Amino acid sequence: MKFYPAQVDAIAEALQNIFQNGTYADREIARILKADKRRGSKDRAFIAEHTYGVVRYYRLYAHLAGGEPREKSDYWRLVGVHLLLQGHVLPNWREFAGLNMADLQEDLGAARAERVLRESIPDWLDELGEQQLGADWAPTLTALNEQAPVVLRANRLKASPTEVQTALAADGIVTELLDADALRVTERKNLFRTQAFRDGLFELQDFSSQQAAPALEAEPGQLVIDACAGAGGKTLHLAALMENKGRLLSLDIHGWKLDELKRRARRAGVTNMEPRPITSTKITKRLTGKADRVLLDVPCSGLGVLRRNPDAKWKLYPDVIDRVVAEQADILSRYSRMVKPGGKLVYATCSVLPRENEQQVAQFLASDAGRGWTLEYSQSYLPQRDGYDGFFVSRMSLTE
Ligand SMILES: C[S@@+](CC[C@H](N)C(=O)[O-])C[C@H]1O[C@@H](n2cnc3c(N)ncnc32)[C@H](O)[C@@H]1O
Repeated sequence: MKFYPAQVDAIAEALQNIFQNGTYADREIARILKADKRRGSKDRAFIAEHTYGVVRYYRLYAHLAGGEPREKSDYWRLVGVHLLLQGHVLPNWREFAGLNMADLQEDLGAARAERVLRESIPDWLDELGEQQLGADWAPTLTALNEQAPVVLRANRLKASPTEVQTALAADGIVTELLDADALRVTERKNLFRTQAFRDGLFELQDFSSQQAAPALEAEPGQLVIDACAGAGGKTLHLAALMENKGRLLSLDIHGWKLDELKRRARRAGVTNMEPRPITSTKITKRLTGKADRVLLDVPCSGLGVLRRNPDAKWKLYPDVIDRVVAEQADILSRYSRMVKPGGKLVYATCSVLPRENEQQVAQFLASDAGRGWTLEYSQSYLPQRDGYDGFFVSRMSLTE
């Protein structure tokens, strides 16, 4: 394979910004790609793939390259290590001087014997994972370093899964039907450029994440609240399950996320959704005892979706997890009050930590706020066992 200095330089620049300026990998890659519009699709894919590749194994590569990178030239060397370990032959460039597979092999065996290096994870996070998940942690960690499958959700407001399959086949995109409305794409292609996407026939949504909205058992005609709606992945699914009938209130503390949701809802043909930014506690207090169903897709550590956002492991700290756990408990206790007697609540996260999942729900049920609530269903998803993102869904009902 032929490499170009401009490609490696773009990756090194992205990495330096991610690791030294704290930018998010997805935004940084988008910025770099936007900065030079002359790049072709192969070039763009190369930059994105290999930036993520280095982010995923940053600790291992920094160890093999001889230490934490500081200058842009050090990030070039991380890219060099990555390309060598991917089986490529490095071009004879000054920036890669001294990097060769024979030398890497010498250190690789010892490095791979240590899980924190092999899987590239901060020590504290490895300890926390082990303490929380026991024997499940090691295979979870390995699976979280693999490339995520691409899964779609057919938008039933516009098309059945087989109709989506046919529409995508016309664009040369092959899919296989999974369960319910889910389809898996068998070969990576740019789905956003397809007519089927522009027409709102499907959304990109991981299979695990597709379990949250159906778990709520929302029915057409009900008042349903998606209280942490964000850009609306679950709202769009709920609207489809409600067949656009009834009221669907989508709340979030960040109004700009709801703006994105409005755009997506228009494309998806959703007509029963009302976005409502949470500008004060009055917004949720006014809804006390009103909703048939409430979905709490709460903010979380994101440890279940490291395959998609590998930089999260470098941006998390113990106090960030403590803060997020406290926020989840607060959201559960306050927002559960919006459910009316006889109604239901789903609590979901994209984390694999019991602290954010089962333990959080158990604490809620044992608290004053949890009086009258019964746990109906609880399921955690692990990537190595279930094949998709790490995720957690639980449903509770309130007595009449
Ligand atoms: C996991 S994300 C939601 C993803 C979204 N449900 C989806 O499917 O695309 C959690 C969301 O909770 C929002 N959030 C954080 N604190 C909140 C709070 N106190 N009340 C409501 N939303 C909150 C965040 O802005 C974020 O959009």
